Amino acid sequence: EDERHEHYMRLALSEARKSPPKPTNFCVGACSVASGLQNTEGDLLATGYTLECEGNTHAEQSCFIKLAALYGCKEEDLGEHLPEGAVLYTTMEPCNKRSVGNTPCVDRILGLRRRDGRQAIEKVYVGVSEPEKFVGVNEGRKRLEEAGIAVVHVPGFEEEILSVATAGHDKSD
Ligand SMILES: Nc1nc(=O)c(N)c(NC[C@H](O)[C@H](O)[C@H](O)COP(=O)(O)O)[nH]1
Ligand SMILES: [Zn+2]
Repeated sequence: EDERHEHYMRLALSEARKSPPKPTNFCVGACSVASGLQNTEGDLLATGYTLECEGNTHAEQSCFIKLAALYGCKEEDLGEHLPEGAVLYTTMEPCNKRSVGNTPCVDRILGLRRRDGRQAIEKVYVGVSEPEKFVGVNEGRKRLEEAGIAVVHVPGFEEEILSVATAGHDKSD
């Protein structure tokens, strides 16, 4: 079980490395996986990294944009198309506050619901909490858990994740 989470967190980290470093955000990687299947690999559905898709996109957001393309639906209807047991791995916990005009990823995740109202993303696996550099304390975890979405920390990658995430920041920051 743990080695599967490590496998996907490592994949998310490899995606984060592709993100162009910037001083105004973090380089993050994410991947969505269908975990309802019995085999150990599960099914990789999509990956994403910060700024991968057009605009000021977050890793999780890029993942959802690519999933919507995969299923030929609008991002807001994605919840009806994701397979049972869909989960999200992200190197940094989903944001709960963004610069003006951008929907936080916690709201994007909460918006993914099945026809019967259940959350389509059942669990979010995170490598690190969000450092308080840009938006102070990230209250997103609580909102996800209140909606019944488990937020699970995958330990062991913190240092690598943070060094990739802050590649665009001045060392003195
Ligand atoms: N989970 C997560 N995935 C990302 O892809 C990403 N870039 C962040 N970063 C969080 C950070 O707080 C915001 O990136 C800055 O606050 C700038 O906010 P904008 O992105 O410009 O809205 N967090
Ligand atoms: Zn975000």
